Amino acid sequence: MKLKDIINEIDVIDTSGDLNVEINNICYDSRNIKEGDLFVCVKGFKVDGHKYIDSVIKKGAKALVVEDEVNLEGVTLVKVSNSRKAMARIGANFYGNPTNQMEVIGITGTNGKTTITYLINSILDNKNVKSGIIGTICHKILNREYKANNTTPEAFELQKMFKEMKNADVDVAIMEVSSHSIELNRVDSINFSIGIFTNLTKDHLDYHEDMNNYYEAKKKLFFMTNKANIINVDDPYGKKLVEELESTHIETITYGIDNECDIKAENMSITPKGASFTLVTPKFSGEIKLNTPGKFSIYNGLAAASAAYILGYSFKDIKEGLENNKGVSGRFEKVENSKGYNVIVDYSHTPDSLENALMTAKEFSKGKIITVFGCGGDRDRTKRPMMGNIAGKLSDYVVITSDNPRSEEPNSILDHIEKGIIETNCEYKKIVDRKEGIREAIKMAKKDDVVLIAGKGHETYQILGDKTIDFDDRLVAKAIIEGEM
Ligand SMILES: CC(=O)N[C@H]1[C@@H](OP(=O)(O)OP(=O)(O)OC[C@H]2O[C@@H](n3ccc(=O)[nH]c3=O)[C@H](O)[C@@H]2O)O[C@H](CO)[C@@H](O)[C@@H]1O[C@H](C)C(=O)N[C@@H](C)C(=O)N[C@H](CCC(=O)O)C(=O)O
Ligand SMILES: Nc1ncnc2c1ncn2[C@@H]1O[C@H](COP(=O)(O)OP(=O)(O)OP(=O)(O)O)[C@@H](O)[C@H]1O
Ligand SMILES: N[C@H](CCC[C@H](N)C(=O)O)C(=O)O
Ligand SMILES: [Mg+2]
Repeated sequence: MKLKDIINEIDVIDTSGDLNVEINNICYDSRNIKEGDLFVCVKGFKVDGHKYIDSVIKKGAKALVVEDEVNLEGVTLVKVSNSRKAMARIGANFYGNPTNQMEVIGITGTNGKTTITYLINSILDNKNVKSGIIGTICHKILNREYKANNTTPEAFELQKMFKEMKNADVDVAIMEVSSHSIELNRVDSINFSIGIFTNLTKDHLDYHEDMNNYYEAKKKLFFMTNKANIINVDDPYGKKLVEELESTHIETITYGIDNECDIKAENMSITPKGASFTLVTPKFSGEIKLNTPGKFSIYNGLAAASAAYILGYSFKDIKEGLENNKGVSGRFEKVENSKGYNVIVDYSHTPDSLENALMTAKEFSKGKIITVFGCGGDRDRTKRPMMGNIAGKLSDYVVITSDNPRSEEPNSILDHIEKGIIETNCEYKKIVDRKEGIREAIKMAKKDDVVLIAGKGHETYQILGDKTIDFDDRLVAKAIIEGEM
């Protein structure tokens, strides 16, 4: 493709060299550059991509997108004010604007995004509608799975994936839209049909600094949609969002349980096995039985049902689709075992989700609640004592352990969490090795107790410094219970 077509509609400050040059591929990482590529220099949080100019030219880059003043012969230069913003348009141009040819549902909010993508996917599968998923667990096109390094990848990866979806005749792409991806322009050139807002609670304040910035980031998605916005009005930020969207011409569909809304749940009943409710919409209503417990599961069911409602599906389609879903990997997932313990692995890694998971466990536990959890390194530190406090208040015993310490000293993360638990009367232990932490919890468990292993859910690794080791809470717990570890 010619460079001039690739850079069509990006904000160009200046160019030099031949814009008719043929470009083989687009790339933003010098480690992946090949002969004939366009290289975009991104000023990152750790390094400045301009640093790699010499190296990419040696490897045969034909053109560069730069923010800095660069004087070079023999390559074409395109100067822009914001490389990340340019990348979004370049990606869409290079891959032929694939999102113009499918419905894209974007889901944002602190908790529930992954779960909702899979619930919508179940509804679509049930109707034999071809769909793709982009999100935390993996990226998926029909039945092909791709490793997810980020929940919402960079624009080039996103657009490439949409192109593959288009080639596979996918009709609906369902994607998690992280606040980082919005702020870092990864999703700028996606043609979203529907936006879903789940909730906004404390997380990622290392990046956004305060809740208002975090909200403002998420809000942008709802000004990028062309069909409808679906919003949880039981969440205070959701309510605020609905007010702010009043001036737009896009349809707003509200959902909830406690407040007046378009799509709601009534007659809720929650058991250890699941949650049932009456789905009430302006067009139809009826009973739905979800296979995961907790009030939060009903919110996720409502969000998915609202998306299907907008897409024109019937009550039967929605009911069958939601009821076919047997749960999402690492989300309140029971570790089946021969000893009869209730061991649950859950991806709660924020104060709100940990509280929800523990409240749900308490609803059906006939015994004690034993919680094992930690907090990620190089992530929001303010949530650590809050999570310690919540775990202490809602558990009978807590093991504070490691959850991807990354570059931080693991013991100091445990100390941060401890600050919040000390204020409660809960008995606890700090065990830095997660496997030993899980062993301690299981050793304490008696019949009818619930052991909640929180924070890592589907993850199959533990990040320690710059090393990543295999670690799957479900396999570790099972092996310990069965005496194999
Ligand atoms: C804060 C953040 O989002 N950082 C992302 C950002 O990294 P960065 O700015 O530090 O990049 P950098 O290392 O400074 O490099 C700058 C540029 O130089 C290039 N480079 C770098 C080294 C080299 O040898 N050659 C080279 O060309 C890089 O490719 C990049 O273009 O750009 C990188 C390249 O795309 C991303 O991988 C990286 O995500 C990191 C891994 C990350 O952890 N992000 C998290 C916080 C994130 O995005 N999370 C959200 C939400 C998660 C959730 O709660 O669900 C997500 O969507 O995943
Ligand atoms: N609607 C909800 N409200 C509050 N908590 C929820 C909700 N749905 C799920 N949770 C809790 O949050 C955890 C994470 O759920 P899920 O993975 O669906 O969220 P997510 O928004 O995709 O998270 P991430 O930002 O890490 O991608 C679950 O394991 C559960 O404990
Ligand atoms: N994808 C999110 C959640 C990670 C969950 C937890 N296991 C951690 O590593 O902090 C993040 O990168 O912030
Ligand atoms: Mg997710």
